[in-house]
Amino acid sequence: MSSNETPRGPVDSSRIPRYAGPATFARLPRLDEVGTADVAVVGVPFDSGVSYRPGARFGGNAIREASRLLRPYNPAQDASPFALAQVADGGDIAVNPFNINEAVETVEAAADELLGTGARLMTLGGDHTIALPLLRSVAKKHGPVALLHFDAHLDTWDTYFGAEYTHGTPFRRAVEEGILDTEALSHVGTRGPLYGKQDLTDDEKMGFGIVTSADIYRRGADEVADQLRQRIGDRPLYISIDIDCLDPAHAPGTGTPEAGGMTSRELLEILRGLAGCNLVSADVVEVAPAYDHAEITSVAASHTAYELTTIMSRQIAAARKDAEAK
Ligand SMILES: N=C(N)NCCCC(=O)O
Ligand SMILES: [Zn+2]
Ligand SMILES: [Zn+2]
Repeated sequence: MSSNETPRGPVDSSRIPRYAGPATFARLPRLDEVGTADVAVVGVPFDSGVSYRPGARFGGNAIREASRLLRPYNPAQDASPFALAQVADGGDIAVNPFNINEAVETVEAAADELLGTGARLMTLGGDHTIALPLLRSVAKKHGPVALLHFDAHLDTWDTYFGAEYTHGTPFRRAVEEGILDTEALSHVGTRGPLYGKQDLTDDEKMGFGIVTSADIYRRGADEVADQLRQRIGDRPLYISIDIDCLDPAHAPGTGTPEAGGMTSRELLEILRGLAGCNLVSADVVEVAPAYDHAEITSVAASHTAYELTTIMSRQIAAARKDAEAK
């Protein structure tokens, strides 16, 4: 059962300074303070799957710290996400940093448990490896899901050094496992050098469409969002956001930066244009704070998670209203 309690919402920043106390996402209550939530925000401190700079294990907490400045009303979506639904911070999923297979299993089991309570998941931090167990868990509940994958990279490569579970391979594994709805898969923000042209051929065979970073620049966020929304329809949707979808100027704190990316404004606008989609869970990954400056990356990531949470809360509230009317 998801939460029927009145949403608790964030700590009042006019009474308790927003920089005081331990950080939860957006200063929301902890999950153990409210029992159950409609949206559970969880961190995954894991970066053993990276191919270049490490550090995304610290991403979740950096995003929480940067999220202290978020405010309760989201004018861009005309909604107060934390009043429409119970959103709470479920803390971190503690995973084994020395055994990737075990870490993947732990994330899946923890996600099963949270989704089993009726919550949707807003996952923060970690490297992109964790999208695979999160998608497995979501697909157990909803069947194969539509996927919007915001990233500079395809992440549909096969193996690295023989390893199947890495941050460059989660979506190939997910396609192989049949947990994605291959009618509605898109990469958004793709750019940068590849290993060969075959990378694109393989990716297309798996069913992915690509909206490159240059497409977004040329066509604009609204048109791109419209196109994506049409492709998704009312399918259950998972959004996975690798913060390196942003240009390094907008997100320097990440492990595999690529020049020529979208701005944080473009990303936020595309997400706002996806309001109304049946967003069942989402992640924001690859925030590596050691390479960040002045919290540029974690601020962008916190606003990204805020827009995603707003989409979920609005939908939860609308579904509740529909159910009451019946
Ligand atoms: N940042 C993510 N998720 N993947 C990048 C993999 C790029 C590479 O090692 O070639
Ligand atoms: Zn990436
Ligand atoms: Zn990625």
